[in-house]
Amino acid sequence: MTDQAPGLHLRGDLLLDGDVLLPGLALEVPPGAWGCLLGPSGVGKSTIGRLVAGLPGPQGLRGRFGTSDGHGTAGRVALMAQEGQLLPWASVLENVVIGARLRGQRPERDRARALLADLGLGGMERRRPGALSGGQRQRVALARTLMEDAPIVILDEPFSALDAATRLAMQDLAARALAGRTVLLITHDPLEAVRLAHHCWLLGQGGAIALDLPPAAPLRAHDDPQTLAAQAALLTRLQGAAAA
Ligand SMILES: Nc1ncnc2c1ncn2[C@@H]1O[C@H](COP(=O)(O)OP(=O)(O)OP(=O)(O)O)[C@@H](O)[C@H]1O
Repeated sequence: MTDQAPGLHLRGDLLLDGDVLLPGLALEVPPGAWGCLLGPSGVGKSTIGRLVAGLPGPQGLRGRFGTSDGHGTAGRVALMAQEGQLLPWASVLENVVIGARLRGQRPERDRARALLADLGLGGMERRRPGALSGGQRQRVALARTLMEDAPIVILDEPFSALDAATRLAMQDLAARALAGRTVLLITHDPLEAVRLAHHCWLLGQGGAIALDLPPAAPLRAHDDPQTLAAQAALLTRLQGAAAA
């Protein structure tokens, strides 16, 4: 990483096409921590991700958004979007190094190969995305995001297509690979949130509610009694949010 990871703060009303989508947000992710967003489908999680990533679109903020070092986010964010957005005509390897190619830099293909091997995709470098399973495509998108070596990383449902065991393994790998980065994780999986997050918010019509997490620091063991209790409590909160 070429840059110290700054913290993120976002306060105010999230707008979509000028209308309030989520009022009164108060999100703060300290430097090097993982902040996690949970909430019902369509509530606005990806919209926040796109806002933080600085993408063009209908999203906006009536309030303040910035970094703890005051340098802003431009050029410092890597986003793994929900759809993965792989180039269908490019090989797995070329998809992973596309960021460097687009910037006119020399692609680090050996590093990309090593990353793909770590993600269980060794031997698939020459395949096209269309010849991969959904879970394999998701891991290619994760490899591409990790290749960016950005201080701020947004992961939008990064492991949703994976089987339970692979999901745990990829959470472990992501926690290791992104140590020291400031990460915004969007997920529907309460166990994932409890394992990985330092701070967690439940988004709903009324805004963002901060959720309790076990006192032990992440990465938390999936079978730790405190992890399991927090997962169950979170699930109950999500049930309540869905019924509201
Ligand atoms: N490009 C867009 N133009 C207009 N509205 C949009 C656009 N993208 C998303 N929306 C709307 O914004 C709202 C929030 O969408 P968003 O994708 O942020 O939800 P989400 O919480 O991430 O949902 P999910 O869990 O299903 O991914 C939804 O009502 C959606 O229809």
